[in-house]
Amino acid sequence: MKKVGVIGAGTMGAGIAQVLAQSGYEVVLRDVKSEFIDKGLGGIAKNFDRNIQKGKMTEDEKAAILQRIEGTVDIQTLASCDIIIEAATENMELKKKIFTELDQVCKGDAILATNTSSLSITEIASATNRPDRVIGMHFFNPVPVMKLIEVIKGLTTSEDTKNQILELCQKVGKTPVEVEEAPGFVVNRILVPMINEAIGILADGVAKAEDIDEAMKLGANHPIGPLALADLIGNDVCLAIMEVLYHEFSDSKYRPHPLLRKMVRGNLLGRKTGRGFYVYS
Ligand SMILES: CC(=O)CC(=O)SCCNC(=O)CCNC(=O)[C@H](O)C(C)(C)COP(=O)(O)OP(=O)(O)OC[C@H]1O[C@@H](n2cnc3c(N)ncnc32)[C@H](O)[C@@H]1OP(=O)(O)O
Ligand SMILES: NC(=O)C1=CN([C@@H]2O[C@H](COP(=O)(O)OP(=O)(O)OC[C@H]3O[C@@H](n4cnc5c(N)ncnc54)[C@H](O)[C@@H]3O)[C@@H](O)[C@H]2O)C=CC1
Repeated sequence: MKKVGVIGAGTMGAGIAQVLAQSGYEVVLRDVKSEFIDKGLGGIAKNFDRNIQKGKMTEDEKAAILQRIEGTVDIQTLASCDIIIEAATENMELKKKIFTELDQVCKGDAILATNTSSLSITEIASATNRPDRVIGMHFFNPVPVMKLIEVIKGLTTSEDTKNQILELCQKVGKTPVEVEEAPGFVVNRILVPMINEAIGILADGVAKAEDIDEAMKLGANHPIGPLALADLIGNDVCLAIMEVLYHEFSDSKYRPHPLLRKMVRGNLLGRKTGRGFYVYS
């Protein structure tokens, strides 16, 4: 069985590492500080404890799965991996730097996938000497729950790379949808402007946050409202996606709302910082 590396132990990287390990893969989870890895692994253990309480998992199973995840701050540890999934901060310059490093460290035939929410796969691939083996593998939050993976080919991605990633999607129990490269792909081009609009409605004083969310739950059958969803995704991630849509399309309809910008400046990022549109204990 293939060994998979995950870059970034945040909201998404931890979830991706969890589903890979649960599906039997050996996983190397890399972040820049060991405290970030500990936080990611702690979150996974908490998810398993919930499953144990519900009688869906045993302590032995939890221990066996956690043992398959090796946390590290050393990028060289990824040299033994066959596929690497990058889930670091949504920033093109950072991702290019990471992909250049990965290209140098990883096996020649290893696939380098990115979980980017909106950025160009072709541009990320251009930072490597293996643009045919770079691809988008876009998971959804929370990763253990959400079934979809958008599989995004860049201009240079090979069919073989795509087929190997489609196979990995099936092996981790997810449903892939193939998407051509475009800003925000499919889901985020629809979902994140909707969140941005909800923030505008809040800023205009049309309704309270709770009522905006209640309206969309009861009136559009969404599982959670758009402001609660912004807090789940992270307001920094939402802003980064809106910026990509706005700049790539040069269309004012994608203008990030100033309140979203203000929230990010105030570190009101949502669940991950304990406060966003709502407060979390
Ligand atoms: C930004 C991007 O690039 C792309 C994106 O990801 S966009 C965001 C996409 N995600 C969404 O739209 C999520 C919308 N929200 C939902 O679907 C639901 O609110 C939810 C699944 C998150 C929670 O569901 P809920 O019914 O309100 O809560 P709850 O009953 O506690 O949870 C349902 C199940 O999910 C699990 N779950 C909830 N949150 C979880 C988490 N963070 N991690 C792992 N499991 C979780 C629960 O353990 C529970 O599992 P069981 O059914 O096995 O008991
Ligand atoms: N939050 C969400 O709902 C979703 C996010 N995404 C995408 O996933 C990626 C990660 O997002 P989140 O997990 O939300 O972010 P996050 O902020 O929770 O975690 C990012 C992690 O990357 C780490 N990191 C930064 N530079 C690194 C490097 N050089 N090497 C290793 N780790 C590094 C950070 O320390 C942090 O722990 C982004 O590209 C984002 O757009 C995709 C789907 C959903």
